[in-house]
Amino acid sequence: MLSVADAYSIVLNHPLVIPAENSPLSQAAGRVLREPLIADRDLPPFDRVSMDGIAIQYRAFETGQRHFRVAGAQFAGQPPQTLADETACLEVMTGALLPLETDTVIRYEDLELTDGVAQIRIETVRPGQNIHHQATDRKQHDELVAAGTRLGPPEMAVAASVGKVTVLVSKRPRIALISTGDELVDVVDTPKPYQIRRSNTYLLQAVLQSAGAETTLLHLPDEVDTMETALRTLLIDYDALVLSGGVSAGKADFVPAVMEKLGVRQLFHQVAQRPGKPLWFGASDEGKVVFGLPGNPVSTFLCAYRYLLPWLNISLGLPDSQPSVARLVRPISFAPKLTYFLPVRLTVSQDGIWLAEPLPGSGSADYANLVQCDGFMELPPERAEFSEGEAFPVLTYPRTGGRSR
Ligand SMILES: Nc1nc2c(c(=O)[nH]1)N[C@H]1C(S)=C(S)[C@@H](COP(=O)(O)OP(=O)(O)OC[C@H]3O[C@@H](n4cnc5c(N)ncnc54)[C@H](O)[C@@H]3O)O[C@H]1N2
Ligand code: MOO
Ligand SMILES: [Mg+2]
Repeated sequence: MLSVADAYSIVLNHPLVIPAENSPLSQAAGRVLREPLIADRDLPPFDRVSMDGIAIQYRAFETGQRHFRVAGAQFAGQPPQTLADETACLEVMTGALLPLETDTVIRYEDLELTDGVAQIRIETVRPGQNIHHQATDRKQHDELVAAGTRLGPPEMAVAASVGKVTVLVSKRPRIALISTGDELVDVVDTPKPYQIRRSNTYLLQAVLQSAGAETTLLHLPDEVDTMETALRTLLIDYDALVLSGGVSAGKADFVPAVMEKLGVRQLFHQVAQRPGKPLWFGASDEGKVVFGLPGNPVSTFLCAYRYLLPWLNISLGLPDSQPSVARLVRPISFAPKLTYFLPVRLTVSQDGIWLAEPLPGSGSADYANLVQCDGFMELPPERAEFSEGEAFPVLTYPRTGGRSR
């Protein structure tokens, strides 16, 4: 059976080809840049006063002068003033341009200001102090953010500061999230005793939407002709299909057969892993990609995080990311020759080491357990015993609101 690493590399070798589009900056947070952000001016663009106080000529202080007549004030947003009299000073505010003929700023806290005269009350003054000099941070024409970066808070600030009214970003791919199964009813419905409400597509939407996909939630019954007709149209209308359920060995698991009928080439079926062993992956000659995720919710989630999300990120133009590493706080046994993705809760030790507490739950249908966890620890297939203190990769999922203990 295919290893996790081999399945992963097949998935990453079939990215979507996603065009770029211009987005207004105000709507671009979270999108992936397709152009570099270049400094249109030096950063900072002028010698910027960094403390409220007075600006002087250091020479005057050096010769022993401690009393300076206040000749005026330079506020932020004003064009430059000039200190005409070297023995005087100008009051200056944080963010103001440093007045011409001054080179040093003394904070108000280090002064006594009386009757229009500032007396310096400190012994040590460094020439050029409290000034954020032009081009200290970056120079004009420097690349500030590389193409292929997701626009997070710092990148948004950089984009605004260099005057990007619109930014070139990857278009949001259109992905259909399709649950399958006759036992599944809508969230608004009251399930009969032998039915359940469908939850996987909502889980998938939460994974993909924040990553930058445009998602639509759909449902199909376990009926070959209905599935075939609907999926034929969906393959035309969407860039990718993500199905949940119907990929295992049951008499109503029709996804692989229907995909074959529709001409979607199977690239693999089954991976040596738990959960998620029946994972199915395929692509059409037109470049459409299909994920057949196993229906058990923990399997759906694991496969979404381990394969689908990295595939979306690569398609959008992001680099592949590295997993975190944590130490087991308890030994764990797992005998099958499969990569075991163990649900874990993470904490940080006093000396800054990530610690993983195994919370295996009752199996791959126990989605309520995931609420208590922060990620999956990836335990290799060739071993059955894993000791306390051993470190393994952990695939963390974001806990935007935090988790109650
Ligand atoms: N004889 C075998 N049986 C099974 C095998 C196997 O290898 N041989 N694999 C097991 C594994 S592992 C998994 S995982 C499941 C995968 O099953 P399917 O992908 O075929 O999914 P379904 O049969 O449609 O459903 C499985 C399970 O998940 C529930 N489900 C499905 N969709 C949703 C949804 N949208 N929301 C909530 N829950 C959902 C469904 O009700 C079933 O309970 O197969 C094992 N069997
Ligand atoms: O993926 Mo299955 O969930 O291993 O149970
Ligand atoms: Mg099944």
